[in-house]
Amino acid sequence: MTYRAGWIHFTNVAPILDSLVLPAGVTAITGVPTEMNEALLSRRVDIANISAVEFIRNADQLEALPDFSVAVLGPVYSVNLFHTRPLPELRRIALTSQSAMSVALLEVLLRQRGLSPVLERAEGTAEELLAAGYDGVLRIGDSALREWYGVVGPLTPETTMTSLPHTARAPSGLHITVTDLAEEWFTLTGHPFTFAVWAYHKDNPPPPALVQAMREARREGIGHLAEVAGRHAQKLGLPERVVQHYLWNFRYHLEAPDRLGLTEFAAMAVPGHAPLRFGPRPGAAVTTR
Ligand SMILES: C=C(O[C@@H]1C=C(C(=O)O)C=C[C@H]1O)C(=O)O
Repeated sequence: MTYRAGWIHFTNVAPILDSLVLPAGVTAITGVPTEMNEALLSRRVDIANISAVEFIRNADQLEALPDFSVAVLGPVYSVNLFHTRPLPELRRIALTSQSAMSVALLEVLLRQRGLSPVLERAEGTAEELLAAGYDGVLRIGDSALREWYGVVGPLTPETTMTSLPHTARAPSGLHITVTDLAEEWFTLTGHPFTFAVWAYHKDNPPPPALVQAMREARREGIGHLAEVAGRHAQKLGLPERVVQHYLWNFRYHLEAPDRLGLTEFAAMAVPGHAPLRFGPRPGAAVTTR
């Protein structure tokens, strides 16, 4: 029988997916987070890297691989609230329909500050939506990374990703502030933020050969990060330095601090959720080439 995988194929997963050789009997489709969340929950796929909040909401049915995550400690650069007034004055925020996780994170962060702007789904670039009358726009993934750089870039020999400003005059003439939600989470909690986990239904775990292939692909990707970044910088139309820093910054192993961030977020966003369950840890055996 075929085992079906569903991959969110944003650049941040390239260090795992680019070198992945699917074992015999495994097929894969790709899509944006909300599509993969739905595909897993409706069992159109058997495993997917999904928005961590959907894993939490469906913890009674799902289990996650114990050592795979898309997480960061501090800024992520691609989960951004673009806004034209200070956060406490925001009245209407446009949300992306691609994301479940960033919406849940934004809701937690707004609640912590006692803010309750209107949140509504709307498509378009941040600049288009801000020009159309929204005072905040939430965007994720590759386009959010590009739009962030379009507002606060360019990098010069004297600057680094972390020294770029948060507010700048965009090409449209609007003064835009970019609030990085993972950085806000870090300020609030001091923990990493875990955006995605690799989840499957408890009764249908992945074949060990697939998990082994994923671990090998990740080792290959992280071991050749400059090459991965170089390829994707071209596709994204961004400087290699930007994509290298962006990828190097991710935490892909769901380590103890990433789980702590995940459980802390779960308690805030989905009170009363079922216990989070993870598959067996990889054995001590290390493969060498
Ligand atoms: C950091 C990101 O993580 C992704 C964001 C997700 C979401 O917002 O639902 C889901 C999976 C992650 O891989 C990003 O794509 O910018």
